Amino acid sequence: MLRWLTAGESHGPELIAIIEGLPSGIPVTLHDIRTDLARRKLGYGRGARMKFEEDEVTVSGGVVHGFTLGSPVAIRVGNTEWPKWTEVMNSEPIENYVPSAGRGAALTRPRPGHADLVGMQKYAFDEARPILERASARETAARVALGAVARQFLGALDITLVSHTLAIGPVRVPEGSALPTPADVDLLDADPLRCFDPETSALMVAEVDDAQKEGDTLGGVVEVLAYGLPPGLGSHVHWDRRLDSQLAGALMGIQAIKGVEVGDGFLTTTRRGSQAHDELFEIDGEIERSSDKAGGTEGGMSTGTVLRVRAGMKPIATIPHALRTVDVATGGAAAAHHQRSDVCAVPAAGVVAEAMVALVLANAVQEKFGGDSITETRRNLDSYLAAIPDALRTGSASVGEPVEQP
Ligand SMILES: Cc1cc2nc3c(=O)[nH]c(=O)nc-3n(C[C@H](O)[C@H](O)[C@H](O)COP(=O)(O)O)c2cc1C
Ligand SMILES: C=C(O[C@@H]1CC(C(=O)O)=C[C@@H](OP(=O)(O)O)[C@H]1O)C(=O)O
Repeated sequence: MLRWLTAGESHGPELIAIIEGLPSGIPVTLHDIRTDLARRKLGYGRGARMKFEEDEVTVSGGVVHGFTLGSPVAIRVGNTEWPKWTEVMNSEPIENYVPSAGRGAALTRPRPGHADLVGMQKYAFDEARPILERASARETAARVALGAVARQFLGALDITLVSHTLAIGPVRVPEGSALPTPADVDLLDADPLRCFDPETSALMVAEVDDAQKEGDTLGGVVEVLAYGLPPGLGSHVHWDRRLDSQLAGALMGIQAIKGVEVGDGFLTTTRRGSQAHDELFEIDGEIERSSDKAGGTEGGMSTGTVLRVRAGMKPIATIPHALRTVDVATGGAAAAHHQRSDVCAVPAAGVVAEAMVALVLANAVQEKFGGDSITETRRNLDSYLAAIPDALRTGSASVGEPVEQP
């Protein structure tokens, strides 16, 4: 089993991430981690902070000369904003500390849609700073760093991932459009919204511009695809062992994600049974599926076709055209606090979703195949695949490229 944790506040000195349970021999370099962190900062509509804050990455344990040791991998992501926050966010008591009017000012006008109010109630604070610091999606940098390591593990087993943006607000890629493969990552990262359909991307840019002009914000939908999975990750035998339940939990665990779909998801509910499922047929001695409406899982297990999961992000809650709230210092009506924020962070959420899917899949792989070295994991995977009887062997039909049916 993999275990992983993150720590650190948005304006603290650094984020810390640790993952335990990976085998030795996985190739991991700072470059791999930095590449994914840089991808997380992409996207049209992100706020000013993305432009000036750098992710300062160091690996503090678990990797030597570019390969994992099998010990916990520890990663530090420094916040370069820290020098401005040393007083407000210092871990040590400061004698006669009086919060300054600027950064230290009490945030008593909680933002509807953010963690401010309920966090203050639950953790007994009279202002929102101690809550928003950890609720902030700055923390997703730590997850993406761990996801980069998980991705290297999966890559060593020929399992690869890609994500793309399906919708920004009401602007959506037409149903049935071509799906990207991992070979398209550079193309996607070069697109302002990480959208695979150039025409829709242009409409999305216009939508972001319009929202920004109106002092408003946007949400959207991202999709993660994983190629090269073996059949049988996860299990039907217990709810918490289902791969789809683990994926849904992981994706819902990303800030602002309010809905998850596996495969065609809610669209499937509108179809009759005869149209809703992926039929099986035999070709050249292997079983193939006629389509991939299910998105690569059946009975909570990977089917061996391409995994396809979607996450829906609500619009950013910190809105220039500030929402109505109550000033908890006075009890009076007020406008929610707003200094700066993203207009739209959907492309970044796609990269975070990739990381979460990579972590879930890495755990499922390690649970099924084990291994203390990557060679042992690979051997276990290969012998499992080789032992599947001929009569049960499935082919490699992939999303978007259904095998020609006889
Ligand atoms: C990549 C990313 C960037 C985000 N940027 C902002 C932001 O700039 N301002 C904001 O209010 N919320 C932002 N959010 C969303 C908040 O973190 C989130 O709404 C908040 O923590 C409350 O959690 P909930 O929406 O799940 O209830 C972002 C989320 C993600 C995934
Ligand atoms: C810092 C990041 O995202 C932040 C997530 C976030 C929020 O409320 O979630 C609010 C913003 O921070 P601030 O209020 O300081 O401008 C974003 O910039 C990041 O993704 O690295």
